Amino acid sequence: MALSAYKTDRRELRIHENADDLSCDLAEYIAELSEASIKDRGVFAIAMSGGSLITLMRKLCEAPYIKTVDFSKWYIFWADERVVAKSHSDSNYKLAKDSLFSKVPILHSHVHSINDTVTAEQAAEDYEFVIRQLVRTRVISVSEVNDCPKFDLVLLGMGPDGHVASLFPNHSVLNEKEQWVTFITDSPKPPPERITFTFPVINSASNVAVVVTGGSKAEAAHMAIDDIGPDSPELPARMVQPSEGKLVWFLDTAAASKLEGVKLSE
Ligand SMILES: O=C(O)[C@H](O)[C@@H](O)[C@H](O)[C@H](O)COP(=O)(O)O
Repeated sequence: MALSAYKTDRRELRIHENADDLSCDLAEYIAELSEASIKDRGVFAIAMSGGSLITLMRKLCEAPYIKTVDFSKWYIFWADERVVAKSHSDSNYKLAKDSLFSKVPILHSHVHSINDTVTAEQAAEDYEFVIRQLVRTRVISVSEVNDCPKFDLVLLGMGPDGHVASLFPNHSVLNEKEQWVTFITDSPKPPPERITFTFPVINSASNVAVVVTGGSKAEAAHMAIDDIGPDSPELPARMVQPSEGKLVWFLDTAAASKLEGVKLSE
């Protein structure tokens, strides 16, 4: 289905000619993981970012997925969220609710949005507390390597500067090892206050997908994916390296245009 697909044991690149093809493949990928996880654990714990990723997930609301996916077993989390009211147009929760959750039979009690009535610091603390409770009850499984939550799937977008979730280049939170969820108040991408999963949590997931479209992200995709040697900068997207799980990059041809060794003309 992908125009080009490159696969190693732990990492896969799926490159598509356009956003529509990418959307179809993304829906198929998520539906397959959902089925496998529900069969294995009875639930599907999925964490997502904001931005264009949410629009690219739109095919999940259509046939066949609207009928074949057991959305009642889904538990939804945010890999990062802007600290604004849930009704605000900047809210990742609002974006996902308006374009996805209001259209599929997800249970309201399974949707874990942040506390939007407190400071960013408190919201991060509260969110980590919620995740700890759900790890205890095994809604989210746990990594045997580091006791971190092991989400069935973490879905990320990437900015032109190579940020993922709300983990921006050169920020001290890139090296956070203890906390599962942290906060920033100086995001270079507005709005400034955000909470975000830390790398130990992202990299403990069973599956991580990074979904990237557009030529403005081609250079960052090259820096994140290609083997650029030991002097490579500490690019957040390059730090997405699941310790045991699988990583899939979904790219359109524009975003993949600077990747080495990728032939896009066939
Ligand atoms: O809330 C956010 O801003 C995000 O979660 C952020 O990490 C986003 O996913 C990327 O900036 C890509 O966004 P676009 O795909 O819209 O460019």
